[in-house]
Amino acid sequence: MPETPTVIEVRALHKHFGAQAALRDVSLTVRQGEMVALLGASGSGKSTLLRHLSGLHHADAGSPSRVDVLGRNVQAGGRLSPRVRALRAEVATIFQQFNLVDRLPVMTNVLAGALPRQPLWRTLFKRFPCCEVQRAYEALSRVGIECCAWQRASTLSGGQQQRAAISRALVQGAKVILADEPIASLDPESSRRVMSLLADVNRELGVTVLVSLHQVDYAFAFCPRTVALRAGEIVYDGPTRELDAERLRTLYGSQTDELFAPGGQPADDGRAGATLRALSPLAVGQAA
Ligand SMILES: Nc1ncnc2c1ncn2[C@@H]1O[C@H](COP(=O)(O)OP(=O)(O)OP(=O)(O)O)[C@@H](O)[C@H]1O
Repeated sequence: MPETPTVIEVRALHKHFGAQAALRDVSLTVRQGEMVALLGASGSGKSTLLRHLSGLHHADAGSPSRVDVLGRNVQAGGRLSPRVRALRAEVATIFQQFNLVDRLPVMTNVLAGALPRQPLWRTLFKRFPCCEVQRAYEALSRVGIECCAWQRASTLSGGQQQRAAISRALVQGAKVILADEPIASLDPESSRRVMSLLADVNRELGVTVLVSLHQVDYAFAFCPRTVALRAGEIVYDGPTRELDAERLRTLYGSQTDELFAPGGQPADDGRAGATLRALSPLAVGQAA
């Protein structure tokens, strides 16, 4: 049987900010259709890694670093590929905040996902064909906020803004979603909803999702695989279900508490994320 294609390939990624090493020799392979959590305490390098994947950062000049996404080179040896803009049309990035242009309607923000497919005059005048508007409505319905389509983006709650960002990724037709702490500023219910939507998009549409998270509870509930970073190094890459509390303590020491949602301490069986696990689409598999 043929192997599932590789979607993200990172080799020997090194990044310094001044004297400080933010990523040290990071190598990672993500295959099509995976939903992977990038876990780590604050400052461990999650955002920096994601930004290298979309070409928003380049690695240390002269390093052996190489990043390929969807079979195309993003950067090598600290130099960005000239074709990185074209690649971004197929890769959606969802940030913790500032995903939307506040003063524009939600619909316009979501239609921004269709911009790469439009001729220049349409992008200048923000005139989109009916089929794109229809597509945007469907995407907004999928995430349950079609009623907000014509509101200004600034009037949405944090959770609704993240759902609009997911809609934009759907309109974009992204094959990969890179979500950088998409739930960091949300309440638990909104967090669960946003993670569920990402999981649905992954499962039903086959979109590969790499999502950075502070909290292992959500990784446990929604991501079969976790890549854990500490001080710029990958310290774990494997099934999330094998990340029990003891292992996390060994990996993170005094930073471990940061990795649990408030009140979300390890279960009696030592595994993390007890509360969310009960709500999780992965719960059945993990209980086995
Ligand atoms: N633009 C920058 N200039 C200087 N240092 C930076 C820059 N971006 C990141 N760093 C440093 O690189 C390290 C990794 O930061 P990064 O933001 O990737 O971590 P993180 O795991 O995403 O943290 P958080 O969860 O707090 O967002 C940190 O020590 C940070 O201070």
